[in-house]
Amino acid sequence: MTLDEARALDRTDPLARFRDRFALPDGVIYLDGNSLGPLTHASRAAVADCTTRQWGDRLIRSWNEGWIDAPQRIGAKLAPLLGAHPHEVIAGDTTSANLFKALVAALRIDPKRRVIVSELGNFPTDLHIAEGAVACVPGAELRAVPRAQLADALGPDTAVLLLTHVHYKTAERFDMAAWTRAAHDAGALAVWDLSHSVGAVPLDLDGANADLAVGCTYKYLNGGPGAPAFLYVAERWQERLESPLSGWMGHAEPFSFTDRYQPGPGMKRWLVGTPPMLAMASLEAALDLWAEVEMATLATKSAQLFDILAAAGDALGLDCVTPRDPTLRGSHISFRHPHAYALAQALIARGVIGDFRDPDILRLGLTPLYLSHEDVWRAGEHLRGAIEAKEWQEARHQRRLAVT
Ligand SMILES: Cc1ncc(COP(=O)(O)O)c(C=O)c1O
Ligand SMILES: Nc1c(O)cccc1C(=O)C[C@H](N)C(=O)O
Repeated sequence: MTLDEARALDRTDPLARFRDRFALPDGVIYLDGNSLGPLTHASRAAVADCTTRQWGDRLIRSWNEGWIDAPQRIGAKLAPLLGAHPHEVIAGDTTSANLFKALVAALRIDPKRRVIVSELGNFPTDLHIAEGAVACVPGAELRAVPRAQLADALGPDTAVLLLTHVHYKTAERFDMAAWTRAAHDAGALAVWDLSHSVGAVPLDLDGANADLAVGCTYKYLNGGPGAPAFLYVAERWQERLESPLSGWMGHAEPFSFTDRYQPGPGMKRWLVGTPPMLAMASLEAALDLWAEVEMATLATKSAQLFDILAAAGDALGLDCVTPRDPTLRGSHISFRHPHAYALAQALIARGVIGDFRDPDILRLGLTPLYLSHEDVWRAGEHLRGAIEAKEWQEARHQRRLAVT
């Protein structure tokens, strides 16, 4: 693709108008929205309002003026992006904590089923949390296997199939409906981690008949650093499962201050403690923009952006580890390179912010709401420049500690 062709695509881009909603710094091409989404003007204003007016002026009265319902209200705003009903989603805690709740609850359904099946090489927290969950349930175990062995790992002892829908390194995407069916055929529940999927690809949890799901909101949804995560529990499970973290906010009547725990109705029982309102305010404001976004349009542009960088990588002979078929991937592209860390640093020095994932992955996020085709074309040119000049050899780009 030429620069003129990229600019021609930008002239007819139905998503181009969203770029102005973001407070991106000049001189940066941001290809890391799959790790930390950028600040929106709406979030900045919402946090200022939450701080100055709601906290500063209204003080504790704010709990009755919209704060206490924020987890449910934000959950309802997330629901269309997940293909869920508004009452099936709640915002709060972290993805890790929500996953713990989901896994322990699912492990406790049937004492004959005590195994969590998951994928080796899954995002570390998923496996770490699964280890922690099985340690809390007598007789439970984690069976983590390579992707090719997942189907064989399911059996009469399986309580849960835990999968990350879009892989954080390669962007490979599981067929949610097919794998949920495979879990159900084995008599197990399907629990999905949608951290690299929500806001990146169209989702249909209800259509896939999924059981539970969790995910981050600080990536493609731009909720802010450490923004509250979400938890989805299909309606049919809501009254049958119990959260192992029985905190007072999940109580049926938190303000009755009773000694005995009694789980709240529906998604309320999955709450634990006090919602972090500054973070909730940032997330809620960032989500409002999504009501205007057509996911099919987003997917089309994501594929166009992918093709630009894939072509740049092909011309350089790079090893692209992300599937070429758009239905089989999320919205980032990853290249394997022996000097991936230094190459990522060289690109950052050129103003192209992507990231590195151990041991040899250069990962570039493709976020259609604020990246133009020209941005991505220019990123491809920087990639070429950095590789042709062997900038990865420069001492200043060599690996030190504290990598994100
Ligand atoms: C697949 C996946 N799950 C979970 C997380 C993180 O969860 P938490 O918000 O608990 O840090 C990430 C990224 O950090 C992720 O990529
Ligand atoms: N959550 C992160 C953090 O607190 C610091 C640095 C990076 C992250 C990430 O989100 C990493 C991300 N999940 C990944 O896919 O690699």
